[in-house]
Amino acid sequence: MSEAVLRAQGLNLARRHKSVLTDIHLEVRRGQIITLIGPNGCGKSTLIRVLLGLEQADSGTIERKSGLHIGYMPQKLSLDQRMPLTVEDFLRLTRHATRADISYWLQRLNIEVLAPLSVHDLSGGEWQRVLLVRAVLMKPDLLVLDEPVQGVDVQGQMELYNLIPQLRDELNCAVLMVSHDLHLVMAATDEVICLNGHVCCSGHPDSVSVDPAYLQLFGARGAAPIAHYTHHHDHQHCDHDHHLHTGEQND
Ligand SMILES: Nc1ncnc2c1ncn2[C@@H]1O[C@H](COP(=O)(O)OP(=O)(O)OP(=O)(O)O)[C@@H](O)[C@H]1O
Repeated sequence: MSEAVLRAQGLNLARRHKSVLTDIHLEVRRGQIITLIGPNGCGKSTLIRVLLGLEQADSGTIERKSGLHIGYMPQKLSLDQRMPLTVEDFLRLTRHATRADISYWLQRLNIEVLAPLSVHDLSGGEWQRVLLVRAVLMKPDLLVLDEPVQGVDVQGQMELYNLIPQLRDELNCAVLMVSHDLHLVMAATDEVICLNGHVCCSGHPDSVSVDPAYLQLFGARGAAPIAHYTHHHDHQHCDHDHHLHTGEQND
């Protein structure tokens, strides 16, 4: 079994007399992709911030691998509008990031054209990708992505989720991410933790998607596999991309 990069036990946190996190146990191992899922306000971002040490839990313990490098893509990062800053300059602020690394990752994420643009002129989806580049530039052991696809169009969402297992392999890291939609992330995750202040259920996405606790939380919408598409490749392509066995869309 691969090494644990992060282990949390018995985390509790209350804000203004309201319990936000209750008895959370969680372990993240190198090579694993874990997705936190749950409705608005269920504590996902708070848990992430506690795990990263940005907020303090009231009780419980967190063990991090010694020398752990974390690449964090926050849900929001607003910059002072008055500060002129290109994408490249912004990425240069990442500790230890070389020009070569920046150029490599901009190309790898297909956004090299954004390098000279002002960070203030980017669309929501472009900004998300820049934040992802910033996170991977940390050469992380643990990549933490808080709603990585928000503001990204549907095609871009699938591309980003397809990219995450590739990044995990290339960086040999663990991935902990937050998502609202289990079906979108099903193919890109090994384990799902369904949160509603406490852990309602957890496990392989296939088992969580039929777990009564998950269905109670997400209702009929959660049960419908809206965007989970498994491609059964039952044809071959020839020179002219003509299907020898038809009946499926192009791929
Ligand atoms: N500083 C604070 N003071 C009071 N309440 C807080 C504070 N921080 C968070 N909360 C509350 O804790 C709960 C969890 O918030 P959190 O942002 O972690 O939820 P989330 O699951 O990430 O939500 P979303 O899906 O909408 O991003 C919310 O009800 C929020 O109002």
